Amino acid sequence: MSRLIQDAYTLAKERYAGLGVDTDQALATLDQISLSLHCWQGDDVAGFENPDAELSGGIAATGNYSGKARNADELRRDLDLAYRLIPGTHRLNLHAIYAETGDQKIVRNELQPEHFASWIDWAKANHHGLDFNPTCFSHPLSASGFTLSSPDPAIRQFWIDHCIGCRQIGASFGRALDTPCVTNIWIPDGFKDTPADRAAPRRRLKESLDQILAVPIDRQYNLDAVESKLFGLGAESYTAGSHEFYLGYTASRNDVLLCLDAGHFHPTEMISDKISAALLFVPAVVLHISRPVRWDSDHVVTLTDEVQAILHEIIAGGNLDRVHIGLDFFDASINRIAAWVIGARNVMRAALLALLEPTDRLRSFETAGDYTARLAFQEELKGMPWAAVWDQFCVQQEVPIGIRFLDEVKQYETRELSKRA
Ligand SMILES: C[C@H](O)[C@H](O)[C@@H](O)C(=O)CO
Ligand SMILES: [Mn+2]
Repeated sequence: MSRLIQDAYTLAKERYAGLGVDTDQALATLDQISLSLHCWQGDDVAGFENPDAELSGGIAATGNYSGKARNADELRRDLDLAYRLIPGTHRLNLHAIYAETGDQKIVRNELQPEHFASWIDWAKANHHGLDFNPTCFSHPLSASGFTLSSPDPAIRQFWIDHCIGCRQIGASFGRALDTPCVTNIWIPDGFKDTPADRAAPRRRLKESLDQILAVPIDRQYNLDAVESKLFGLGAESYTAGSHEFYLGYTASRNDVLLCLDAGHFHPTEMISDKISAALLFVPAVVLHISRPVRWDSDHVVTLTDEVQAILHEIIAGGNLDRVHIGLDFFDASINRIAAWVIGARNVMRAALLALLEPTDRLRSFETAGDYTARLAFQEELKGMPWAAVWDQFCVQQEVPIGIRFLDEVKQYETRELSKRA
């Protein structure tokens, strides 16, 4: 088999060389790309604070596939397998509800770095950077539907303190792992029906963010990000943290990253077209790559035109150092480890497709006004033997080639997941 892979790669390399593309260089660059895998795919966004509590905040994980992680050790074991099946070295994106507090109940605004000590040890041992998120949902103080934009000052203060604490926890990750942690704030705040006052919650949200970010934290260790959303379940008519709100907020400050979630816009509105615009005005962009399907923003990532376009914007645009690529989906109807692996491998495959593009050539057609040649080449590229280059990457990275990753997932399911109640 490896002989066949090698032969196919040699032929592919020759074909791409004919277009002026160096496949070895493409693979070397692909090796440098690190995705931030979201921990919450592993347990349907339950966390360990109160795993039986209902998921709130206008998000939902549907399905009841067996074997979800019930504690941090199981989640880490599941992640270990996922990382072994995804080529490259990748990060983990944690949420505050994944703190390990033993028998103690720690309220969210009192969480400390020590409650994530095992995550840090594990990340260090396995060369994963860590990213982080305050959890502003699934909590009695978010039950009104409002957190940082709440009209109740006590509720607002609770979430402000939680977000400040999370930034400090993020900085502790960055210090321990020698790679800055992106701490991303997403809040569910919104109205089911038409608001009488659209401005007041946004004014309060701005004030809350200003207070959260007024606490100085070294950007060498922690980078702040904010994530918009068009609507959520039960917040269909209005969200305080809309795209325009956060685009304006991040552009006006220049020290906060803009998080674009592919599932948080109108169904035909694509984030791929927002990256080049946003990067002219904000220091960096964080992506939550997801797949929206009708009302749901969080299906497993497939190799869609949009995912290819997103990676194209990052790579052909020369923006790899200013875009933090994260994943965000939660599917409880299929094997959760396979969900991670399928989604992450697809993002890496889209990255490879972008790396195998003769960008300079396409741009010179465009500059010359030769849109015919541009289109002809773009379409021709779709039939190039990129899958042979991908297989070679998997060989180099010592991960299963093709569908073989599924055998390992199935074996693990029999050995481990099937024993979970
Ligand atoms: C669980 C996450 O905070 C969540 O997915 C957020 O990033 C989001 O996208 C909410 O719709
Ligand atoms: Mn998201």
